[in-house]
Amino acid sequence: MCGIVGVVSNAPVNQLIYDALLLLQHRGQDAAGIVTQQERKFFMHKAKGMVRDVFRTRNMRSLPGNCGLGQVRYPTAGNAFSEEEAQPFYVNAPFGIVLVHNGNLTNAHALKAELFSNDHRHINTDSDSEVLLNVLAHELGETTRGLPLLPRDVFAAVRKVHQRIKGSYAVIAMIAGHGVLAFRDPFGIRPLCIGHGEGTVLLASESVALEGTSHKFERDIAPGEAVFIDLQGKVHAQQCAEHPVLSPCIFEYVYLARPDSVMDGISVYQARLNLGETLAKRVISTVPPNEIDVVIPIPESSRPSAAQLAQLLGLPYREGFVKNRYVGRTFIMPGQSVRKKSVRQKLNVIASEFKGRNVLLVDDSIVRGTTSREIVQMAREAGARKVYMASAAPPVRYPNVYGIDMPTSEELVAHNRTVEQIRAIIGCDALIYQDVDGMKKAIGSLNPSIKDFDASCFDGVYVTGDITLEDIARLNASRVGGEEAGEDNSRLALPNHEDQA
Ligand SMILES: O=P(O)(O)OC[C@H]1O[C@H](OP(=O)(O)OP(=O)(O)O)[C@H](O)[C@@H]1O
Ligand SMILES: NC(=O)CC[C@H](N)C(=O)O
Ligand SMILES: [Mg+2]
Repeated sequence: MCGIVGVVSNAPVNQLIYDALLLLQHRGQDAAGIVTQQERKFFMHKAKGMVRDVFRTRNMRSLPGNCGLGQVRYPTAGNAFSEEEAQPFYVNAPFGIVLVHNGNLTNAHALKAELFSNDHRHINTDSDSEVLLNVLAHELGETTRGLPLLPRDVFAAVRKVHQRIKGSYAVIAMIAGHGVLAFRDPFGIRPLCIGHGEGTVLLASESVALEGTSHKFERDIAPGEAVFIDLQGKVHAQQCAEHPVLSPCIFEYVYLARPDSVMDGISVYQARLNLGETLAKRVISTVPPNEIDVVIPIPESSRPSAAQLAQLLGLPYREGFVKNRYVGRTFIMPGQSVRKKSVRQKLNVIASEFKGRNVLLVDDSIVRGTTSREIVQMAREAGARKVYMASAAPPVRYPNVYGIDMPTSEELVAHNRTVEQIRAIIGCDALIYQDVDGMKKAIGSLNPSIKDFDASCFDGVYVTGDITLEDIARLNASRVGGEEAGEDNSRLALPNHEDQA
């Protein structure tokens, strides 16, 4: 996942984009970038690092103009170490286009070859987002019938783009001298919403970026829909996909998004409370509540679920781990050794909450098991008698190809393992997982118009319907950086529903 922002205003936008990116920082901590436009000229600054470190006052001063884009990156394709792959991306023709992307194209490899041989376009990085920009640029060039560029030409180009690209994409692009274009893939896998402020139209990955900058949330962009905001701030919108079906990524609600965001009509916070409620029922059937002294969340994301679970079981809810707020999110850090080291740097115990007690630790999800393993050990070292562990999400068993950094099955602690085997690895006395149906109902009940979610990392069902073992291997092989890069693709395994414990 990444965080993206786009804005058209009647006043300078550099500070607004910066503020919105800070509010989306939890979606990507690897690189950040802003581009603005003044009199058809683009001004861009992007680099590796967090927003606060990438933009100094001098960089902000050289970002003039009343419209622009921003991105915080969490790499899922290409080179995690490359500054070149920080976004936005730029092409000079037609018109001059810059683009930011959240998601992952599953056919980037084939498109790259096609762009070279058929469209005679050069791609200079390993990023799928650069491929996406060039497909858009090519189709815009083909559909444009003269100047000025009209919204209908832009929408015709997006229709073509939908036909060529596969995977997940929430995109915001700026076309020099014309305006800002946004579109979402036909399944709406990654989020995107629009809102208004005084003289300003703002697009962002999450509603928190609108609210936090004093903008009024208006609506989510529909799956397959494109929105074009001209330089006068007029919004044009059109459905550009043939068969749009909203199937948003369920992991956004479990972990990725901020709890104060509302996405596709579902409050992330309420979703996490509901997950805690259904998890409580599963805990009762495994460990009698009278054998648990206290419920302790693993900060940050698990807090709402843990609090709700404790209340339902009539158990005390206590803080047993203190988070160092200056350490980033460990799951989204590239490279396993960095993640491991970060757990103890990030979380420290309050020993008195553990001494002589049977504790139930609650996390939102267990991915590689790095956090749970360390945490269980820390609880024991602090004197806990029994350490039970509960996860508000089901076992993460399959690679994600839609923009979350879980490229191989092998690195997932739950892949091809029973719950008992996972428990033994984590080292806890009992392990309780949510089940897939329970998770879908807990979240889906908050917006019954959503018929299904992309829950591929839990159930191995890929909503775009076209993912093969070769695709997964190729996506993984195309990644450079982090320790995942050197992994042996032969260890990948296709979804096998029999391995569910
Ligand atoms: O099984 P693992 O591979 O260790 O990953 C799972 C952990 O990573 C995430 O926390 P993170 O530290 O990223 O962010 P948070 O502070 O929002 O919980 C998540 O909330 C789990 O605690
Ligand atoms: N997580 C994302 O959305 C990543 C966007 C894009 N695939 C990149 O790697 O830069
Ligand atoms: Mg966590």
